[in-house]
Formats: sequence, C-alpha cells, structure tokens
Amino acid sequence: MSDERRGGRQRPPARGRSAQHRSAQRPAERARRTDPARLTAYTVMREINQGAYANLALPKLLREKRLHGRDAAFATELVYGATRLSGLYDAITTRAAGRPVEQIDPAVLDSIRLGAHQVLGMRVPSHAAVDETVALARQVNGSGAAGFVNAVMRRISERGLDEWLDVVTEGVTDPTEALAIRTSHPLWIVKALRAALIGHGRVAANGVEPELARLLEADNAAAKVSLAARPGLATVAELAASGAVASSTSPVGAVLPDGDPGAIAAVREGRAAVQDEGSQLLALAIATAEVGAGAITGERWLDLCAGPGGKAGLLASIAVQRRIPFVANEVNAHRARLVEQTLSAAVAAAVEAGTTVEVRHGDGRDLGGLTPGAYSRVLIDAPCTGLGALRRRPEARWRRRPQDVAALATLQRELLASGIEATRAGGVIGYATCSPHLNETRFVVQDVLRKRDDVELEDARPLFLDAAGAPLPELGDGPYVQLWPQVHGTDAMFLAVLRKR
Ligand SMILES: C[S@@+](CC[C@H](N)C(=O)[O-])C[C@H]1O[C@@H](n2cnc3c(N)ncnc32)[C@H](O)[C@@H]1O
Repeated sequence: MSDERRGGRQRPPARGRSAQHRSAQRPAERARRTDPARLTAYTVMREINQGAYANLALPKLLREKRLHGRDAAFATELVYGATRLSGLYDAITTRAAGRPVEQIDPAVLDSIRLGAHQVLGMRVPSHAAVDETVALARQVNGSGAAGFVNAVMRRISERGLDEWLDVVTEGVTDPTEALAIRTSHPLWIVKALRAALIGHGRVAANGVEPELARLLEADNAAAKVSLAARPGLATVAELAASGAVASSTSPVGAVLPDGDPGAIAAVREGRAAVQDEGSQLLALAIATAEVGAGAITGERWLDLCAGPGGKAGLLASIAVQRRIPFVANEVNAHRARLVEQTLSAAVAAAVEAGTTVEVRHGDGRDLGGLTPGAYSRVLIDAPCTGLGALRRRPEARWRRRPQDVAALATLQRELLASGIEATRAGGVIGYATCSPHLNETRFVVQDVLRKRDDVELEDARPLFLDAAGAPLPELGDGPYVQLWPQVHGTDAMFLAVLRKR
C-alpha cells in the first residue's frame, strides 16, 4: 500500500476537491473497498473479539495475506494500538456517538476503534482516516453501518487526543480512576500495579502517581523485538550480522529494529529465539547462582513449568555447555510440544556433548514427591496473570479478571513447594512470574517460607548483570528482583531466589 493510500502523508486534493469537501461527502460517494492492511487489522480484531490472541492471530493472517514490510507494520500498529487503547477509544466513542458502546454492534465498534486509533494514536491525517474507516465499514459492516461510522468518525476527528482526554475524565475526582481512563487500563489493574510499585519498594506511597503513570504508559508502547542467542548454539555477533543490534541490557540479547525475526536463520533453527530481555536476565540469573557444596557434583537442572520454552531454551543450552542433564516439565500437552520444538537444537547439541535435554509432560506439583532432592537448580516460572507483560499482550488487560489472581494462588504455592521438594540440599530454587502483582510474587514466597524451615531466601540482585557485566541498576532493596518496563525496558518480571538447606 502506498503512503498516499494509507494516508501517511497529506494527499493533494483529488480533482480540485478539498479534504474538507471529501469529508462532507456522503459515504456512498467514497471508495467502496479499503486496503489489505486495514482489512487484515479488522479481521484480527474480530478474531480477538472471539477469544484469539493478537500475537498468534496477527502473524498468521499477515502470512496468509502476504503482507510484509510497511503494510505488515501498519496492520500490527493498528491491531495492537486499537486493542490496547480500546477502553479509552470506547469512552470517546460513547461521547461521539451519544450512546454507550454496549449499544453499538461489536463488529461496527471494532471498525470505529481502528479509525479512532488512526486519528488519535497514529499520524494518519484525519480525512484519510475517516475516509478509509468508512470504506472499511461499508465493506465489512454494511452501508447502513457505514453512515453511522461516518458520523461518529467525524465527531471523533473534531478534537485532538488531549482535548478528548479532558472530556472523558471530566468530573472524575479520583486520580487513580482518571489515570485508568487516560491510559486505557481497567481500574483494578491500575490499583494492583499501584500497590505493586509501593509494595516492591519502587516508590513511596506519597509519590506513586508519576511512576504509576510512567508504568501505564510503558504498557501502551510497542515492545521492541528482543532476541536471545542461546549460548553454544548462536552468538550475539551472529544476530548482529543478521541486522539485530546487540542489547545493552542482556549479555545474550540483541534487538531487531525491524523485519521478521523468522527470517533469521539462528531463530528458525532454534539456536536463538524471540525473548524479552527480562526473561533472558532471569534465566541467566538462575544459571549463575552458586549452588552449595552438597549440590555441585552431579548437577541436574529442572524447569518445572516450561511451556512454551523460552527460559528452558536458554537454560538448556547453558546446561549442555556444562554437560549437565536438563529436564523441562510442562502440564499442557500442546505447550509441552512447543517446548520440544524450541528445545530441538539443544537436544541435538546434548547428544553431541554426551548429556541429556528431556521434555517431560506432567503436573509439576507431582515432581517434588516423585523425584525428591533430585535437582541442583529448579526454576518455577509459575502460571500467573501476566500483568507484567501487558505491552506484549494487547488484549490481556481486558480479558483478565481480579478473581484470576486468587484462582492462581493455590497453584502457585503448590508448584513452589513441589519445586523446593525436588531440590537437593545446597541447591537453588528460582520462583518467577511475569506479573508484579504482590499476591503472585512476594506473598506467595513469604507464605511458603513461613511453613518450612528447609529453605532460605537469597539476595537475587547480584545475579542480574547487564551486557557489559555491570550490576543492573535500580533493583531496589532486595532480596527479590522486580524488573519494570518503565525502568529497565523489560517486562515486569519477578524473581525470588531460595536456597535449600
Ligand atoms: C509463565 S508460563 C512459563 C513460561 C516459560 N517458562 C517460558 O519462559 O517460556 C507457565 C507455564 O506453566 C504451565 N503450568 C500450569 N500449571 C502447571 C502445572 N501444574 N505443572 C506444570 N506446568 C504448569 C502453563 O501451562 C504454562 O505453560
């Protein structure tokens, strides 16, 4: 699609007509079909509405529709931006349409969300955004709906984002609620993140609002594409030769400024992978923690909740380099297969090195009882709400419910307890989540520690080193490590390191 068609720059007036004239045209007079990028974005929005995940549905459709380069980037920004900001855009649409969004057909609402994002969140000129949104609506929602979309889009485009933010927060006196509306997050998540910033010691309660705003804004920014070179299988230099830029945060990381990571041979071959730099640092921390004298000989590593295998991929390659047997366990059959796929290069390397990398399909809660004291290092990357990775999962904030936190609480405690059982004396246990929620992080660890005397908490901070080997900054008072997107540029990963007595 050309920039002109996309509206990426101002179009000259067509056949002497002004942009204002075009905006005032009846929808029937406008282009009847939209472009493939917008249509793809709309189709994915509908799939998300039916329960799909953006990070799976979008790449699949981009491949099917053969959209590459700038068209793929445009469709991606449309889907991710319109989905993340749908709470805000719905509040604006309510005012522009003069009726609650619940009274608007969800398919029509998706067209409006995409249009609103072009007008308020991207640099698409208003007239082009309105024209294209009406063309899309006519094509996918019908001509009756297109008239309605035209009216709503014209109202939306009458104000800039700042003006709309004032309109939708007018009369809202609670600053947390106003922040939730402005940054398009459910209120319960904003409250949980506020408590997490204070509870993890990032900021004092009386100065939390600016930091909370930074965190919520970071959730709304596109996450960079980070790659991890799996040690012994690939190098950062190899990734750099493929167009990535060496990471300053992770010693095994590189950032891909643009392009398809799947086009890089090391990624295709499972020698490198797309992985958040925080996840990389966390896996490296587990691999570098010193194990006690009782556990150092005959080391054996376990990833108790490995699917889809990101951290297992990094840990397994390090284990192979050190000729240490590695087991990746996963309860979900489909995800266990994904672990097998992602570990295939490490499995082959293990055979060469005369060691083993094994994928086990089963409930991690059973492993402590089945293989007590069998492992020198155990990672429990527990199932969690994922509130620390909202920037990567645009729909997650709208799907998660406050009750999900409580529903996971028992499982998280049982998995940690099982991981501790599976660890031998002197061994190291890492409890991790991609959520900073206090109920999924500190409180889980504290609860489990309170009930047993065979394990102690270690300071995890010295295990976090950046690409230059320097201590990662701003890790707080310890002993836990809580990473933050607005500080470290990573997902908000949590790690507690325990040692078995
Ligand atoms: C946060 S994810 C792990 C992410 C993984 N470590 C990575 O870096 O790619 C948690 C995983 O735990 C799995 N899980 C949930 N309950 C489990 C159980 N009882 N035993 C083992 N795995 C479980 C989930 O299916 C999910 O794949």
